[in-house]
Amino acid sequence: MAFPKVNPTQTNAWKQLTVHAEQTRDRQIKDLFAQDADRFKKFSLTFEDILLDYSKNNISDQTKSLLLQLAEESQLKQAIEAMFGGEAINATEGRSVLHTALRNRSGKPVYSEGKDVMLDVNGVLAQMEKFSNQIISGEWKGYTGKAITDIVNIGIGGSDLGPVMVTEALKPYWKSNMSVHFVSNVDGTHIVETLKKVNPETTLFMIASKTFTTQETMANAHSARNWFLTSAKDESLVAKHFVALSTNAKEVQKFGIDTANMFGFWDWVGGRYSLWSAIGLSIACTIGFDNFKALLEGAYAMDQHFQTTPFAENIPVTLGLLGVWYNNFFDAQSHAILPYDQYMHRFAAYFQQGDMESNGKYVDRNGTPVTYSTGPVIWGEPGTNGQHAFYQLIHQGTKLIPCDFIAPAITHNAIGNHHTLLMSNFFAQTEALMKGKTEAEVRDEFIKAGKSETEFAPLVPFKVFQGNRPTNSILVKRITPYTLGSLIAMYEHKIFVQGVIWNIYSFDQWGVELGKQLASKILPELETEEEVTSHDSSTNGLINAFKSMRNISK
Ligand SMILES: O=P(O)(O)OC[C@H]1O[C@H](O)[C@@H](O)[C@@H](O)[C@@H]1O
Repeated sequence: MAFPKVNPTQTNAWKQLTVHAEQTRDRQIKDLFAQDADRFKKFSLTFEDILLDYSKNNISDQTKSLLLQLAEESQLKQAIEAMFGGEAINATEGRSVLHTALRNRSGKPVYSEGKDVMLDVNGVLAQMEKFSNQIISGEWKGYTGKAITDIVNIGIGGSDLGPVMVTEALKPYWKSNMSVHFVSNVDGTHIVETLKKVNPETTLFMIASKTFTTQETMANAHSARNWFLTSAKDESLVAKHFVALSTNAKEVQKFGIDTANMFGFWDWVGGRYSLWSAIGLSIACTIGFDNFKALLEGAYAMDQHFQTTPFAENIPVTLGLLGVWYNNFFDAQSHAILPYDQYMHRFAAYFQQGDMESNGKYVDRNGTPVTYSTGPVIWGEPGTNGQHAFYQLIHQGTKLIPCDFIAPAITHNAIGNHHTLLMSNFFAQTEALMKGKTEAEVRDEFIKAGKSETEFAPLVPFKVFQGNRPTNSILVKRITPYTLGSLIAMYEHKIFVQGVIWNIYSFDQWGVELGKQLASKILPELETEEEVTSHDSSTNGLINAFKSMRNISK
Protein backbone atom coordinates (compact mmCIF):
# COMPACT_ATOMS: atom_id res chain seq x y z
CA MET A 1 0.00 0.00 0.00
CA ALA A 2 1.43 3.28 -1.11
CA PHE A 3 0.05 5.58 1.57
CA PRO A 4 -2.83 5.34 4.01
CA LYS A 5 -6.35 5.83 2.72
CA VAL A 6 -7.90 8.58 4.78
CA ASN A 7 -11.54 9.54 4.54
CA PRO A 8 -11.20 13.34 4.72
CA THR A 9 -14.53 13.79 6.49
CA GLN A 10 -13.26 11.64 9.36
CA THR A 11 -10.28 13.89 10.09
CA ASN A 12 -10.31 16.32 12.98
CA ALA A 13 -9.37 19.10 10.60
CA TRP A 14 -12.44 18.48 8.40
CA LYS A 15 -14.76 18.58 11.40
CA GLN A 16 -13.18 21.79 12.61
CA LEU A 17 -13.22 23.30 9.13
CA THR A 18 -16.95 22.58 8.91
CA VAL A 19 -17.57 24.59 12.08
CA HIS A 20 -15.07 27.25 11.05
CA ALA A 21 -16.75 27.67 7.64
CA GLU A 22 -20.12 28.21 9.30
CA GLN A 23 -18.63 30.86 11.54
CA THR A 24 -16.78 32.66 8.76
CA ARG A 25 -19.19 32.32 5.84
CA ASP A 26 -20.15 35.98 5.95
CA ARG A 27 -16.70 37.26 6.76
CA GLN A 28 -15.72 40.01 4.32
CA ILE A 29 -12.31 39.72 2.70
CA LYS A 30 -12.07 43.49 2.50
CA ASP A 31 -12.51 43.69 6.28
CA LEU A 32 -9.65 41.24 6.72
CA PHE A 33 -7.47 43.66 4.75
CA ALA A 34 -8.65 46.58 6.87
CA GLN A 35 -7.71 44.66 10.01
CA ASP A 36 -4.23 43.64 8.93
CA ALA A 37 -1.80 45.89 7.08
CA ASP A 38 0.49 42.92 6.50
CA ARG A 39 -2.11 40.70 4.89
CA PHE A 40 -0.52 40.74 1.44
CA LYS A 41 2.87 39.87 2.91
CA LYS A 42 1.38 37.16 5.07
CA PHE A 43 -0.64 35.48 2.35
CA SER A 44 1.66 35.64 -0.64
CA LEU A 45 4.48 33.37 -1.75
CA THR A 46 7.28 33.72 -4.22
CA PHE A 47 9.11 31.07 -6.11
CA GLU A 48 11.81 32.27 -8.48
CA ASP A 49 10.01 34.55 -10.98
CA ILE A 50 6.54 33.58 -9.80
CA LEU A 51 4.52 35.48 -7.21
CA LEU A 52 1.37 33.91 -5.82
CA ASP A 53 -0.85 36.38 -4.00
CA TYR A 54 -3.60 34.45 -2.23
CA SER A 55 -4.53 37.18 0.21
CA LYS A 56 -7.81 37.95 -1.60
CA ASN A 57 -9.35 34.76 -0.22
CA ASN A 58 -11.78 34.27 2.63
CA ILE A 59 -9.11 32.93 4.93
CA SER A 60 -7.46 33.86 8.21
CA ASP A 61 -4.51 32.40 10.10
CA GLN A 62 -6.91 29.94 11.65
CA THR A 63 -8.32 28.87 8.27
CA LYS A 64 -4.83 28.35 6.99
CA SER A 65 -3.74 26.32 9.96
CA LEU A 66 -6.83 24.10 9.79
CA LEU A 67 -6.27 23.52 6.07
CA LEU A 68 -2.64 22.65 6.77
CA GLN A 69 -3.81 20.26 9.46
CA LEU A 70 -6.07 18.63 6.87
CA ALA A 71 -3.06 18.14 4.61
CA GLU A 72 -1.15 16.53 7.49
CA GLU A 73 -4.01 14.28 8.51
CA SER A 74 -4.52 13.26 4.86
CA GLN A 75 -0.95 11.92 4.85
CA LEU A 76 -0.01 14.28 2.04
CA LYS A 77 3.67 14.10 2.92
CA GLN A 78 3.69 10.30 2.52
CA ALA A 79 1.67 10.60 -0.68
CA ILE A 80 4.21 13.00 -2.22
CA GLU A 81 7.04 10.67 -1.27
CA ALA A 82 5.15 7.71 -2.70
CA MET A 83 4.63 9.47 -6.03
CA PHE A 84 8.20 10.74 -6.43
CA GLY A 85 9.48 7.40 -5.11
CA GLY A 86 7.78 5.53 -7.96
CA GLU A 87 5.35 3.51 -5.87
CA ALA A 88 2.39 2.12 -7.82
CA ILE A 89 0.01 4.84 -6.58
CA ASN A 90 -2.10 4.48 -9.74
CA ALA A 91 -3.47 1.32 -8.15
CA THR A 92 -6.42 0.64 -10.45
CA GLU A 93 -4.00 0.41 -13.37
CA GLY A 94 -1.16 -1.05 -11.26
CA ARG A 95 1.30 1.68 -12.26
CA SER A 96 3.59 4.21 -10.73
CA VAL A 97 3.16 7.88 -11.60
CA LEU A 98 6.43 9.36 -12.69
CA HIS A 99 5.96 12.31 -15.04
CA THR A 100 8.36 13.98 -12.60
CA ALA A 101 11.10 11.56 -13.76
CA LEU A 102 10.74 12.93 -17.30
CA ARG A 103 12.02 16.28 -16.06
CA ASN A 104 14.39 15.04 -13.39
CA ARG A 105 17.47 17.15 -14.08
CA SER A 106 19.34 16.11 -10.92
CA GLY A 107 21.38 13.33 -12.50
CA LYS A 108 20.12 11.08 -9.71
CA PRO A 109 18.25 7.84 -10.33
CA VAL A 110 14.47 7.59 -10.12
CA TYR A 111 12.97 4.21 -9.38
CA SER A 112 9.72 2.86 -10.70
CA GLU A 113 8.96 -0.07 -8.47
CA GLY A 114 12.64 -0.73 -7.95
CA LYS A 115 13.98 -0.05 -11.47
CA ASP A 116 15.90 3.12 -12.35
CA VAL A 117 14.04 4.71 -15.25
CA MET A 118 16.51 7.52 -15.95
CA LEU A 119 18.56 5.63 -18.50
CA ASP A 120 15.47 5.16 -20.67
CA VAL A 121 14.27 8.73 -20.04
CA ASN A 122 17.60 10.28 -20.99
CA GLY A 123 17.90 7.94 -23.98
CA VAL A 124 14.64 9.20 -25.46
CA LEU A 125 15.55 12.80 -24.65
CA ALA A 126 18.82 12.34 -26.58
CA GLN A 127 16.86 10.84 -29.49
CA MET A 128 14.48 13.83 -29.40
CA GLU A 129 17.39 16.27 -29.28
CA LYS A 130 19.07 14.74 -32.30
CA PHE A 131 15.86 14.53 -34.27
CA SER A 132 14.64 18.05 -33.48
CA ASN A 133 18.04 19.46 -34.43
CA GLN A 134 17.87 17.59 -37.75
CA ILE A 135 14.39 18.91 -38.45
CA ILE A 136 15.09 22.52 -37.50
CA SER A 137 18.45 22.67 -39.30
CA GLY A 138 16.91 21.26 -42.47
CA GLU A 139 19.24 18.28 -42.40
CA TRP A 140 16.24 15.91 -42.36
CA LYS A 141 14.91 15.87 -45.89
CA GLY A 142 11.50 14.96 -47.27
CA TYR A 143 11.06 12.57 -50.17
CA THR A 144 11.92 15.15 -52.82
CA GLY A 145 15.00 16.37 -50.97
CA LYS A 146 13.37 19.44 -49.43
CA ALA A 147 13.63 20.43 -45.77
CA ILE A 148 10.62 20.06 -43.46
CA THR A 149 8.60 23.25 -42.98
CA ASP A 150 5.43 21.93 -41.32
CA ILE A 151 4.78 19.52 -38.50
CA VAL A 152 1.34 17.96 -38.13
CA ASN A 153 0.79 16.36 -34.74
CA ILE A 154 -2.04 13.84 -34.86
CA GLY A 155 -3.27 12.91 -31.40
CA ILE A 156 -6.12 13.56 -28.98
CA GLY A 157 -6.59 14.25 -25.27
CA GLY A 158 -3.25 14.10 -23.54
CA SER A 159 -1.51 13.46 -26.83
CA ASP A 160 -2.76 16.78 -28.18
CA LEU A 161 -3.71 19.31 -25.53
CA GLY A 162 -0.28 19.68 -23.93
CA PRO A 163 1.65 20.22 -27.17
CA VAL A 164 -1.07 22.58 -28.45
CA MET A 165 -1.07 24.60 -25.25
CA VAL A 166 2.72 24.81 -24.94
CA THR A 167 3.48 25.61 -28.58
CA GLU A 168 0.85 28.35 -28.48
CA ALA A 169 2.08 29.72 -25.15
CA LEU A 170 5.65 29.78 -26.46
CA LYS A 171 5.00 31.15 -29.94
CA PRO A 172 7.64 33.86 -29.49
CA TYR A 173 10.19 31.02 -29.35
CA TRP A 174 9.15 29.30 -32.58
CA LYS A 175 11.95 28.72 -35.05
CA SER A 176 11.29 30.91 -38.04
CA ASN A 177 11.36 28.10 -40.60
CA MET A 178 8.88 25.87 -38.78
CA SER A 179 5.08 25.75 -38.41
CA VAL A 180 3.12 23.30 -36.33
CA HIS A 181 -0.47 22.09 -36.75
CA PHE A 182 -2.61 19.85 -34.59
CA VAL A 183 -5.27 17.42 -35.68
CA SER A 184 -7.32 15.77 -32.95
CA ASN A 185 -11.01 15.58 -33.80
CA VAL A 186 -12.25 12.54 -35.72
CA ASP A 187 -14.50 14.98 -37.59
CA GLY A 188 -12.97 14.84 -41.09
CA THR A 189 -13.02 18.63 -41.20
CA HIS A 190 -10.04 18.81 -38.88
CA ILE A 191 -7.67 16.77 -41.02
CA VAL A 192 -9.05 18.08 -44.33
CA GLU A 193 -8.65 21.72 -43.36
CA THR A 194 -5.15 21.06 -42.02
CA LEU A 195 -4.00 19.19 -45.11
CA LYS A 196 -5.11 22.15 -47.25
CA LYS A 197 -2.40 24.21 -45.55
CA VAL A 198 0.56 21.86 -46.02
CA ASN A 199 2.66 20.33 -48.77
CA PRO A 200 3.38 16.56 -48.68
CA GLU A 201 7.00 17.17 -49.72
CA THR A 202 7.76 19.31 -46.68
CA THR A 203 5.43 17.97 -43.99
CA LEU A 204 6.29 15.69 -41.11
CA PHE A 205 3.45 13.83 -39.40
CA MET A 206 3.81 12.91 -35.76
CA ILE A 207 1.35 10.23 -34.75
CA ALA A 208 1.02 10.81 -31.04
CA SER A 209 -0.79 8.16 -29.06
CA LYS A 210 0.21 6.46 -25.85
CA THR A 211 -1.79 3.34 -26.71
CA PHE A 212 -1.69 3.71 -30.51
CA THR A 213 -5.20 2.30 -30.59
CA THR A 214 -7.26 5.46 -30.08
CA GLN A 215 -9.96 5.50 -32.75
CA GLU A 216 -9.77 9.20 -33.60
CA THR A 217 -6.01 9.27 -33.89
CA MET A 218 -5.80 6.12 -35.97
CA ALA A 219 -8.51 7.35 -38.36
CA ASN A 220 -6.70 10.67 -38.81
CA ALA A 221 -3.33 8.96 -39.15
CA HIS A 222 -4.61 6.65 -41.90
CA SER A 223 -6.17 9.56 -43.77
CA ALA A 224 -2.93 11.51 -43.54
CA ARG A 225 -0.99 8.52 -44.80
CA ASN A 226 -3.35 8.04 -47.76
CA TRP A 227 -3.10 11.74 -48.59
CA PHE A 228 0.68 11.56 -48.42
CA LEU A 229 0.84 8.44 -50.63
CA THR A 230 -1.36 10.07 -53.26
CA SER A 231 1.61 12.36 -53.89
CA ALA A 232 4.59 10.24 -52.86
CA LYS A 233 3.23 7.04 -54.43
CA ASP A 234 5.84 4.84 -52.72
CA GLU A 235 5.20 3.27 -49.28
CA SER A 236 8.90 3.25 -48.45
CA LEU A 237 8.81 7.08 -48.38
CA VAL A 238 6.47 7.03 -45.37
CA ALA A 239 9.60 6.66 -43.22
CA LYS A 240 10.74 10.18 -44.10
CA HIS A 241 7.41 11.79 -43.24
CA PHE A 242 5.85 9.80 -40.39
CA VAL A 243 7.11 9.28 -36.87
CA ALA A 244 5.32 7.73 -33.91
CA LEU A 245 5.21 8.92 -30.30
CA SER A 246 3.94 5.98 -28.33
CA THR A 247 4.41 3.29 -25.71
CA ASN A 248 3.15 0.58 -28.05
CA ALA A 249 5.86 -0.61 -30.49
CA LYS A 250 3.72 -3.48 -31.78
CA GLU A 251 0.87 -1.25 -32.93
CA VAL A 252 3.32 1.32 -34.34
CA GLN A 253 4.84 -1.39 -36.52
CA LYS A 254 1.41 -2.62 -37.57
CA PHE A 255 0.58 0.89 -38.77
CA GLY A 256 3.66 0.79 -40.99
CA ILE A 257 5.99 3.12 -39.13
CA ASP A 258 9.50 1.81 -38.71
CA THR A 259 10.28 1.51 -34.99
CA ALA A 260 13.50 3.38 -35.77
CA ASN A 261 11.18 6.37 -36.20
CA MET A 262 9.43 5.73 -32.93
CA PHE A 263 9.93 7.84 -29.81
CA GLY A 264 8.95 5.81 -26.82
CA PHE A 265 7.60 6.43 -23.38
CA TRP A 266 6.24 4.25 -20.63
CA ASP A 267 3.04 3.24 -18.92
CA TRP A 268 3.99 5.23 -15.82
CA VAL A 269 3.42 8.43 -17.81
CA GLY A 270 -0.27 9.40 -17.75
CA GLY A 271 -1.60 10.78 -21.05
CA ARG A 272 -2.53 14.12 -19.49
CA TYR A 273 0.92 14.35 -17.91
CA SER A 274 2.83 13.37 -21.04
CA LEU A 275 3.92 16.63 -22.67
CA TRP A 276 7.29 16.16 -20.95
CA SER A 277 7.81 12.84 -22.72
CA ALA A 278 8.16 11.91 -26.39
CA ILE A 279 4.67 13.41 -26.76
CA GLY A 280 6.50 16.74 -26.53
CA LEU A 281 8.41 16.11 -29.77
CA SER A 282 6.26 18.61 -31.68
CA ILE A 283 7.19 21.16 -29.00
CA ALA A 284 10.92 20.40 -29.30
CA CYS A 285 10.80 20.62 -33.10
CA THR A 286 8.97 23.96 -32.98
CA ILE A 287 10.82 25.86 -30.25
CA GLY A 288 14.08 23.94 -30.39
CA PHE A 289 15.48 21.41 -27.96
CA ASP A 290 17.20 24.04 -25.78
CA ASN A 291 13.86 25.64 -25.08
CA PHE A 292 12.22 22.25 -24.52
CA LYS A 293 14.97 21.52 -22.00
CA ALA A 294 14.28 24.85 -20.28
CA LEU A 295 10.61 23.82 -20.03
CA LEU A 296 11.69 20.60 -18.30
CA GLU A 297 14.03 22.54 -16.03
CA GLY A 298 11.28 24.93 -14.95
CA ALA A 299 9.05 21.97 -14.13
CA TYR A 300 11.87 20.26 -12.25
CA ALA A 301 12.42 23.38 -10.13
CA MET A 302 8.71 23.36 -9.21
CA ASP A 303 8.91 19.63 -8.46
CA GLN A 304 11.66 20.31 -5.98
CA HIS A 305 9.76 23.19 -4.44
CA PHE A 306 6.72 20.91 -4.07
CA GLN A 307 8.71 18.03 -2.66
CA THR A 308 10.85 19.93 -0.16
CA THR A 309 9.05 23.11 0.91
CA PRO A 310 7.07 23.04 4.18
CA PHE A 311 3.37 22.99 3.40
CA ALA A 312 2.77 26.47 4.82
CA GLU A 313 4.99 27.98 2.10
CA ASN A 314 4.37 25.39 -0.58
CA ILE A 315 2.65 26.89 -3.65
CA PRO A 316 0.90 23.80 -5.06
CA VAL A 317 -0.17 22.75 -1.57
CA THR A 318 -1.56 26.22 -0.87
CA LEU A 319 -3.51 26.27 -4.15
CA GLY A 320 -4.81 22.76 -3.55
CA LEU A 321 -5.99 23.56 -0.03
CA LEU A 322 -7.70 26.78 -1.08
CA GLY A 323 -9.54 24.80 -3.74
CA VAL A 324 -10.69 22.27 -1.13
CA TRP A 325 -11.84 25.10 1.15
CA TYR A 326 -14.24 26.47 -1.48
CA ASN A 327 -15.16 23.15 -3.07
CA ASN A 328 -16.07 21.39 0.15
CA PHE A 329 -17.00 24.12 2.60
CA PHE A 330 -18.55 26.78 0.33
CA ASP A 331 -20.10 24.46 -2.29
CA ALA A 332 -18.14 26.01 -5.16
CA GLN A 333 -18.79 23.88 -8.22
CA SER A 334 -16.23 25.30 -10.58
CA HIS A 335 -12.89 27.01 -10.75
CA ALA A 336 -11.84 29.50 -13.41
CA ILE A 337 -8.32 29.84 -14.80
CA LEU A 338 -7.91 33.25 -16.39
CA PRO A 339 -4.58 33.96 -18.07
CA TYR A 340 -3.96 37.59 -18.98
CA ASP A 341 -1.70 36.48 -21.78
CA GLN A 342 -3.03 35.83 -25.26
CA TYR A 343 -0.38 33.21 -25.96
CA MET A 344 -1.76 31.17 -23.05
CA HIS A 345 -5.18 30.93 -24.62
CA ARG A 346 -5.28 27.11 -24.35
CA PHE A 347 -4.03 26.97 -20.76
CA ALA A 348 -7.47 26.56 -19.19
CA ALA A 349 -8.45 23.99 -21.84
CA TYR A 350 -5.30 22.04 -21.06
CA PHE A 351 -6.07 21.92 -17.35
CA GLN A 352 -9.66 21.08 -18.07
CA GLN A 353 -8.38 17.64 -19.00
CA GLY A 354 -5.57 17.72 -16.42
CA ASP A 355 -7.92 18.41 -13.54
CA MET A 356 -11.28 17.01 -14.61
CA GLU A 357 -9.95 13.69 -15.90
CA SER A 358 -7.81 13.35 -12.77
CA ASN A 359 -10.25 14.33 -10.06
CA GLY A 360 -13.65 13.78 -11.68
CA LYS A 361 -14.26 10.64 -9.59
CA TYR A 362 -17.11 9.70 -7.23
CA VAL A 363 -15.53 6.52 -5.90
CA ASP A 364 -12.82 6.76 -3.24
CA ARG A 365 -9.66 4.67 -2.96
CA ASN A 366 -11.57 2.00 -1.03
CA GLY A 367 -14.01 1.59 -3.91
CA THR A 368 -16.78 3.32 -1.94
CA PRO A 369 -18.85 6.26 -3.24
CA VAL A 370 -17.71 9.48 -1.61
CA THR A 371 -20.03 11.55 0.56
CA TYR A 372 -18.35 14.84 -0.33
CA SER A 373 -17.70 16.82 -3.47
CA THR A 374 -14.55 16.07 -5.52
CA GLY A 375 -13.04 17.73 -8.60
CA PRO A 376 -14.51 21.05 -9.75
CA VAL A 377 -15.45 22.05 -13.29
CA ILE A 378 -12.39 23.83 -14.72
CA TRP A 379 -12.90 26.51 -17.29
CA GLY A 380 -11.63 29.86 -18.45
CA GLU A 381 -10.58 32.10 -21.28
CA PRO A 382 -7.86 34.68 -21.54
CA GLY A 383 -8.43 38.15 -20.11
CA THR A 384 -9.73 40.56 -21.26
CA ASN A 385 -12.01 38.53 -23.56
CA GLY A 386 -13.56 36.76 -20.60
CA GLN A 387 -14.42 40.10 -19.02
CA HIS A 388 -16.72 40.87 -21.94
CA ALA A 389 -18.27 37.43 -21.92
CA PHE A 390 -18.79 35.70 -18.59
CA TYR A 391 -17.40 37.94 -15.83
CA GLN A 392 -20.91 39.31 -15.31
CA LEU A 393 -21.81 36.00 -13.66
CA ILE A 394 -18.62 35.93 -11.61
CA HIS A 395 -19.31 39.45 -10.29
CA GLN A 396 -23.07 39.37 -9.81
CA GLY A 397 -24.27 35.80 -10.34
CA THR A 398 -25.52 33.43 -7.65
CA LYS A 399 -22.59 31.03 -7.87
CA LEU A 400 -19.29 31.28 -6.09
CA ILE A 401 -16.49 30.91 -8.62
CA PRO A 402 -12.96 31.03 -7.24
CA CYS A 403 -10.62 32.33 -9.95
CA ASP A 404 -6.92 32.20 -10.70
CA PHE A 405 -5.67 35.29 -12.50
CA ILE A 406 -2.32 34.75 -14.25
CA ALA A 407 -0.25 37.46 -15.93
CA PRO A 408 3.30 38.26 -17.02
CA ALA A 409 4.89 41.56 -15.97
CA ILE A 410 6.79 41.74 -19.26
CA THR A 411 5.04 41.12 -22.55
CA HIS A 412 6.58 39.58 -25.64
CA ASN A 413 4.77 42.19 -27.71
CA ALA A 414 5.36 45.69 -26.41
CA ILE A 415 3.16 47.72 -28.69
CA GLY A 416 1.88 51.12 -27.56
CA ASN A 417 0.46 50.89 -24.05
CA HIS A 418 -1.35 47.58 -24.63
CA HIS A 419 0.36 45.74 -21.82
CA THR A 420 -0.36 48.48 -19.32
CA LEU A 421 -3.99 48.46 -20.42
CA LEU A 422 -4.10 44.68 -20.03
CA MET A 423 -2.51 44.79 -16.60
CA SER A 424 -4.79 47.57 -15.38
CA ASN A 425 -7.65 45.18 -16.07
CA PHE A 426 -5.85 42.31 -14.34
CA PHE A 427 -5.44 44.33 -11.14
CA ALA A 428 -8.86 45.97 -11.34
CA GLN A 429 -10.77 42.72 -11.69
CA THR A 430 -9.46 41.02 -8.56
CA GLU A 431 -9.93 44.23 -6.60
CA ALA A 432 -13.49 44.62 -7.89
CA LEU A 433 -14.32 40.98 -7.18
CA MET A 434 -13.12 41.34 -3.63
CA LYS A 435 -14.42 44.81 -2.75
CA GLY A 436 -17.64 44.93 -4.71
CA LYS A 437 -19.68 48.12 -4.52
CA THR A 438 -22.03 48.92 -1.66
CA GLU A 439 -25.43 50.51 -1.93
CA ALA A 440 -24.07 53.67 -0.33
CA GLU A 441 -21.31 53.85 -2.93
CA VAL A 442 -23.80 53.40 -5.74
CA ARG A 443 -26.03 56.15 -4.38
CA ASP A 444 -23.06 58.42 -3.89
CA GLU A 445 -22.02 57.94 -7.50
CA PHE A 446 -25.48 58.90 -8.72
CA ILE A 447 -25.57 61.96 -6.52
CA LYS A 448 -22.14 63.07 -7.72
CA ALA A 449 -23.37 62.68 -11.30
CA GLY A 450 -26.19 65.10 -10.45
CA LYS A 451 -29.04 62.53 -10.56
CA SER A 452 -32.10 62.92 -8.37
CA GLU A 453 -33.23 60.32 -5.85
CA THR A 454 -36.41 59.54 -7.80
CA GLU A 455 -34.35 59.02 -10.95
CA PHE A 456 -31.74 56.67 -9.54
CA ALA A 457 -33.50 54.85 -6.67
CA PRO A 458 -35.01 52.06 -8.85
CA LEU A 459 -31.59 51.37 -10.38
CA VAL A 460 -29.62 51.05 -7.16
CA PRO A 461 -30.08 47.29 -6.50
CA PHE A 462 -28.83 46.39 -9.99
CA LYS A 463 -25.66 48.37 -9.56
CA VAL A 464 -24.63 46.87 -6.23
CA PHE A 465 -21.79 44.33 -6.25
CA GLN A 466 -21.68 42.09 -3.19
CA GLY A 467 -17.97 41.52 -3.64
CA ASN A 468 -16.22 38.94 -1.45
CA ARG A 469 -15.45 36.84 -4.54
CA PRO A 470 -12.15 35.02 -3.91
CA THR A 471 -9.22 35.14 -6.31
CA ASN A 472 -5.59 34.10 -6.53
CA SER A 473 -3.23 36.31 -8.52
CA ILE A 474 -0.25 34.65 -10.12
CA LEU A 475 2.15 37.22 -11.43
CA VAL A 476 5.22 36.06 -13.34
CA LYS A 477 8.07 38.06 -14.73
CA ARG A 478 7.69 36.79 -18.27
CA ILE A 479 6.29 33.70 -19.97
CA THR A 480 9.47 31.84 -20.88
CA PRO A 481 9.83 28.10 -21.48
CA TYR A 482 11.25 27.79 -17.97
CA THR A 483 8.47 29.74 -16.26
CA LEU A 484 5.79 27.95 -18.24
CA GLY A 485 7.30 24.63 -17.16
CA SER A 486 7.06 25.76 -13.54
CA LEU A 487 3.46 26.94 -13.94
CA ILE A 488 2.34 23.68 -15.52
CA ALA A 489 4.03 21.60 -12.82
CA MET A 490 2.46 23.88 -10.20
CA TYR A 491 -1.04 23.02 -11.42
CA GLU A 492 -0.21 19.34 -11.84
CA HIS A 493 0.80 19.18 -8.20
CA LYS A 494 -2.20 21.17 -7.09
CA ILE A 495 -4.37 18.49 -8.72
CA PHE A 496 -2.35 15.81 -6.94
CA VAL A 497 -2.80 17.50 -3.54
CA GLN A 498 -6.55 17.64 -4.02
CA GLY A 499 -6.76 14.02 -5.19
CA VAL A 500 -4.93 12.92 -2.05
CA ILE A 501 -7.22 14.92 0.23
CA TRP A 502 -10.32 13.61 -1.52
CA ASN A 503 -8.88 10.09 -1.24
CA ILE A 504 -9.48 9.32 -4.91
CA TYR A 505 -7.33 7.81 -7.62
CA SER A 506 -6.22 10.79 -9.71
CA PHE A 507 -4.27 8.87 -12.33
CA ASP A 508 -6.79 6.56 -13.96
CA GLN A 509 -9.60 7.61 -16.33
CA TRP A 510 -12.15 4.82 -16.50
CA GLY A 511 -14.83 7.42 -17.10
CA VAL A 512 -13.81 7.82 -20.73
CA GLU A 513 -14.40 4.14 -21.49
CA LEU A 514 -18.18 3.68 -21.55
CA GLY A 515 -18.83 6.13 -24.38
CA LYS A 516 -16.02 4.51 -26.40
CA GLN A 517 -17.51 1.03 -25.88
CA LEU A 518 -20.97 2.11 -26.97
CA ALA A 519 -19.61 3.99 -30.00
CA SER A 520 -17.89 0.84 -31.22
CA LYS A 521 -21.18 -1.05 -30.84
CA ILE A 522 -23.09 1.61 -32.76
CA LEU A 523 -20.52 2.00 -35.56
CA PRO A 524 -21.53 -1.16 -37.49
CA GLU A 525 -25.18 -0.19 -37.09
CA LEU A 526 -24.48 3.03 -38.97
CA GLU A 527 -22.85 1.18 -41.81
CA THR A 528 -26.11 -0.44 -42.99
CA GLU A 529 -29.44 1.03 -44.01
CA GLU A 530 -31.41 -1.34 -41.77
CA GLU A 531 -33.68 0.09 -39.12
CA VAL A 532 -32.15 -0.06 -35.67
CA THR A 533 -34.20 -1.42 -32.76
CA SER A 534 -31.58 -2.55 -30.25
CA HIS A 535 -31.46 0.60 -28.08
CA ASP A 536 -33.83 2.71 -26.06
CA SER A 537 -36.43 4.55 -28.14
CA SER A 538 -34.51 7.83 -28.10
CA THR A 539 -31.25 6.31 -29.36
CA ASN A 540 -33.12 4.16 -31.91
CA GLY A 541 -35.15 7.17 -33.04
CA LEU A 542 -32.06 9.34 -33.46
CA ILE A 543 -30.07 6.70 -35.34
CA ASN A 544 -32.96 5.98 -37.67
CA ALA A 545 -33.60 9.67 -38.28
CA PHE A 546 -29.91 10.13 -39.05
CA LYS A 547 -29.99 7.26 -41.54
CA SER A 548 -32.94 8.71 -43.35
CA MET A 549 -31.47 12.25 -43.35
CA ARG A 550 -28.14 11.15 -44.76
CA ASN A 551 -29.85 9.27 -47.55
CA ILE A 552 -29.80 11.95 -50.24
CA SER A 553 -31.98 9.96 -52.65
CA LYS A 554 -34.91 9.94 -50.19
O1 LIG B 1 -2.59 8.84 -26.22
P1 LIG B 1 -3.77 7.96 -26.46
O2 LIG B 1 -3.51 6.55 -26.01
O3 LIG B 1 -4.19 8.02 -27.89
O4 LIG B 1 -4.96 8.48 -25.56
C1 LIG B 1 -5.60 9.70 -25.77
C2 LIG B 1 -6.59 9.96 -24.66
O5 LIG B 1 -7.51 8.87 -24.62
C3 LIG B 1 -8.52 8.89 -23.61
O6 LIG B 1 -9.44 9.92 -23.83
C4 LIG B 1 -7.95 9.07 -22.24
O7 LIG B 1 -7.32 7.90 -21.88
C5 LIG B 1 -6.97 10.24 -22.21
O8 LIG B 1 -6.34 10.30 -20.97
C6 LIG B 1 -5.94 10.10 -23.30
O9 LIG B 1 -5.08 11.21 -23.25
